[in-house]
Amino acid sequence: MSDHYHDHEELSQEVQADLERLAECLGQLHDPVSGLALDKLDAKIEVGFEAGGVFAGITLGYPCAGEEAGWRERVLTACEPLLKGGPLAGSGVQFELFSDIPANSVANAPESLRGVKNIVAVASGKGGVGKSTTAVNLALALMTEGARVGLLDADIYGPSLPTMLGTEGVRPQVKEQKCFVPVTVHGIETMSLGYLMTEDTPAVWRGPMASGALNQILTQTLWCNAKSELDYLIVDMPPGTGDIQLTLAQKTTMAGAVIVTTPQDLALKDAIKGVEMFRKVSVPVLGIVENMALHTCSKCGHSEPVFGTGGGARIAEQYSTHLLGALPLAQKIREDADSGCPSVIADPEGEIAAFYRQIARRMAAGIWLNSSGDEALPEIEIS
Ligand SMILES: Nc1ncnc2c1ncn2[C@@H]1O[C@H](COP(=O)(O)OP(=O)(O)OP(=O)(O)O)[C@@H](O)[C@H]1O
Repeated sequence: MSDHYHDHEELSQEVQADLERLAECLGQLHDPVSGLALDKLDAKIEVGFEAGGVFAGITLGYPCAGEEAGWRERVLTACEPLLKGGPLAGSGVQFELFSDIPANSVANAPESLRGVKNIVAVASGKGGVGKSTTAVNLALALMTEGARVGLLDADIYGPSLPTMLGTEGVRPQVKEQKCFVPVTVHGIETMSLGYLMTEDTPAVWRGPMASGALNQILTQTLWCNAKSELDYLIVDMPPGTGDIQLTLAQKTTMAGAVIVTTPQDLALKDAIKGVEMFRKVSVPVLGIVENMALHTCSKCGHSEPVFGTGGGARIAEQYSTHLLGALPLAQKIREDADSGCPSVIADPEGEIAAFYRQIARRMAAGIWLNSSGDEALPEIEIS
C-alpha cells in the first residue's frame, strides 16, 4: 500500500506514545460495512503529528466514498480523549479515508483482462427479475464510491445495456483491426453485443453464434491499457444456468458472483440454481440482491410486498451468503433505466441511489474479506 504521509519532524517520545494510543483506538473502530473492527481487517491505519496538528488516515480494501462523513465523525470522536490533555492537547485533526482495492485476477487470464483486478458476475436463474438494471446501477454505484469500473453486457439473448446507458447506435472503435475500445459512458467503460448488432442482425446470431461473439468481446476488448487498470469488471450474465453461463464463469475466473432475484417462490428456486452453479465452479457467491421487494403506492404511500417477503434473506442464510440489499419495485427505477440514465446517475442523492451504493460497498467489502482473510491485522504507521 502506498504511504499517504511521511516523516517531517522528529517526534518527542510523549507524542509518539500518544500517537500509538491513538492508532490503537482507531484499530478498535468498526467498519460499518463488514461489521468488523479495523484491527481484525487488512486495513491500514496511519497517524502522525505535524505543524501542531494530528493527521489520521484509514485505508480500506473497497471503494467507500459514501462512508467518508461517518468515518470522519467516528475518528474525531475517538481522537477527542487524547486531545484533552498531554502533548497533543488542543491539536486539530486532519482525517482522510482511502481505498486500496486488492486484485483477484489470475496469471493465465487473456492479455486484455490482465489489468482487471476483479471480475464480478451479476446473474439470475430466471429472466426478467431486473438483473441488467441491477448490474448497470451496481457498476455505476461502484464508480461513484471511487472505483474504476467496466461493464460487460454478456446477455446474448437481449442485450439491454445500450438502452439503459443511452448508447444505442454507438459503435465501439476498433484498434489495430483486432481489439474493441470500450465505450465510456457516465464514467464507466462499457462493452455490449448490442453495440455490434444492427436491426438486421439475424435472430440466429443471437443464439449459438452470439456465444462465440461473446467470447470474442470478452477477450478482445481493451479493458485496460498501460496507464490504467480496472478495479472491477461487472459482467451482466445471460439469464439462466446453462452451458453458456457455466463456461463464462469458468473462463473468466471470477472474484465472485451476485445473484439477483425477486422474492416470489419461482424466482427463488431459480436463484438457488444460480448459487449452486457458481459453487460448482468455485466462484464465491458474494450475496443476493432482492429486487422488486416492496411496492410503495405513489398515491397513498402504502407499501406492499407484491412478490412475498424474506425470500432473499432465507436463501442467503441457507447457503451461508449475504443479503446484499433489497430494492423496491419503483416506477422511477424503470423510467431511469429506459431513459438511458440509471437511477444512480439520474438522482445521485436519492434513496434508490443510496440502496445501490450500499449494495456496491457490501459486495466490494466481501471481495476484500475473501482476498485477505478476516483475521489479517492492520498495518499501522506512525510518523
Ligand atoms: N426495482 C425495479 N422496479 C421497477 N422496475 C424494475 C426494477 N428492476 C427492473 N425493473 C424493470 O423491469 C424490466 C426488466 O428488467 P431487466 O431488463 O433489468 O431484467 P433482466 O433480469 O435483466 O431481464 P432479462 O432476463 O430479459 O435480461 C425493465 O423494464 C426494468 O426497467
